[in-house]
Amino acid sequence: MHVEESPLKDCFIIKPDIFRDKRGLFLESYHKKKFIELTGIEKEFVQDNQSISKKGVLRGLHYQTGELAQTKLVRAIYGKVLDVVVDLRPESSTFKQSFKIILDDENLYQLYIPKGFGHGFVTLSETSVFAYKCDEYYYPGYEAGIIYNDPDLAIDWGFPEEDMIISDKDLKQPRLKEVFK
Ligand SMILES: Cc1cn([C@H]2C[C@H](O)[C@@H](COP(=O)(O)OP(=O)(O)O[C@H]3O[C@@H](C)C(=O)[C@@H](O)[C@H]3O)O2)c(=O)[nH]c1=O
Repeated sequence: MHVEESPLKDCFIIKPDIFRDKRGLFLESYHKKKFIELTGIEKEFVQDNQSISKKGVLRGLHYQTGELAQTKLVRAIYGKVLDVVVDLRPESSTFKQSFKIILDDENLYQLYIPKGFGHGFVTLSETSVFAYKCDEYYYPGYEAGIIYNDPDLAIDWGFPEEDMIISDKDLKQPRLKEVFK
């Protein structure tokens, strides 16, 4: 397993050691001690989530506000997604910048997303199974989001917009400039 920096401050990619043989493959998806050694970050992850999405499903861009902000360690365990993060920390040198990466069941990369980032992904394969660890519980009253197609972010989701499947909640998310005035 090794760690690669992303262009966004405090956000990094974890590339696991994958042991392939005639049966399939094996990897350690989380190893607390190695994670701390490699990153210097000691986290207690308290909630594991899993979602299954059809092709074209876009979830995001989401975050939890204030003291209930979540650090996330995300991966696609089946299928392929384009994962997108946006630094929403006004004090950060990469504030308002976005980063995107393919996460799939071939590379099996994980993305470490610090607190204060918006996060979303679109499923590029027929189906995806997406799994992630969070260091804070889900609090519905503290959910927040930014609209996925905000012109100020101009994210190329790599998928035709007319074929996207998006929740009513996510279609009504505000623009970045409405949230950070
Ligand atoms: C996120 C979440 C949702 N739910 C419920 C609320 C709702 O009824 C149902 C679906 O919720 P959502 O539509 O918000 O699910 P989804 O759009 O998949 O939300 C997720 O999107 C990705 C991009 C993230 O980064 C996550 O943190 C999370 O916000 O599941 C929980 O019970 N616990 C949770 O932790």
